[in-house]
Amino acid sequence: MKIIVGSTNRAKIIAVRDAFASLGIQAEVEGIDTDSDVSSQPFGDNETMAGARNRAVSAIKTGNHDLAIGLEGGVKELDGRLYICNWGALALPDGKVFTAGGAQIPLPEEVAQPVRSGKELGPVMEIFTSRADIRQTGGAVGVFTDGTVSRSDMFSHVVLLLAGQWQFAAGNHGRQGQ
Ligand SMILES: O=P(O)(O)OP(=O)(O)OP(=O)(O)OC[C@H]1O[C@@H](n2cnc3c(O)ncnc32)[C@H](O)[C@@H]1O
Ligand SMILES: [Mg+2]
Repeated sequence: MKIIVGSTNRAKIIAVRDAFASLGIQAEVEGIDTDSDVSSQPFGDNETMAGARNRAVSAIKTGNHDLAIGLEGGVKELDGRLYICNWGALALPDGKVFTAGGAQIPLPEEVAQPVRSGKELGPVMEIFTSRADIRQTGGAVGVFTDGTVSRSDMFSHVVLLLAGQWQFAAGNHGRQGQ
């Protein structure tokens, strides 16, 4: 099957490839830059989920794919801390959209402060780690879990939650209860 991802970020594309491969689904996965139609640093679950949905809906409109995946990283305030939050959406050519949330972990204050005052997490993480392009590799989640869960591992779990819902809706309940 043909899958389009609403991003050219490597971590997101690898996440989609890994998730479908682990389900035993043969997929040709391609990425395209789409507009998330939300801020480049989404704040809160609502805006982050909207970004994921907009990416998926926009990507499926390019035609010629069986499904589209949108993945979005954001931040949210919770219990006095700034958490990363992550959302995904799977869009079908018939207009159906499935959504799923991903991992959330708190950011250290040193990173949270500049993000609260308007900086994007990606560049702040590059300064914090002195490493370039962290958002395409392990990501903030990789750094603050000591490499235990990378950004693509984390998004891969979101994609499994999406693919599972899509299979359930299609009546393919072979894995139910496992
Ligand atoms: O090309 P796209 O798909 O936009 O990839 P992106 O890395 O910008 O991903 P998002 O737009 O979904 O992420 C929103 C913002 O949060 C940043 N971000 C989110 N999660 C991150 C992570 O784990 N590590 C570093 N930056 C992250 C990212 O750089 C953006 O500024
Ligand atoms: Mg972005």
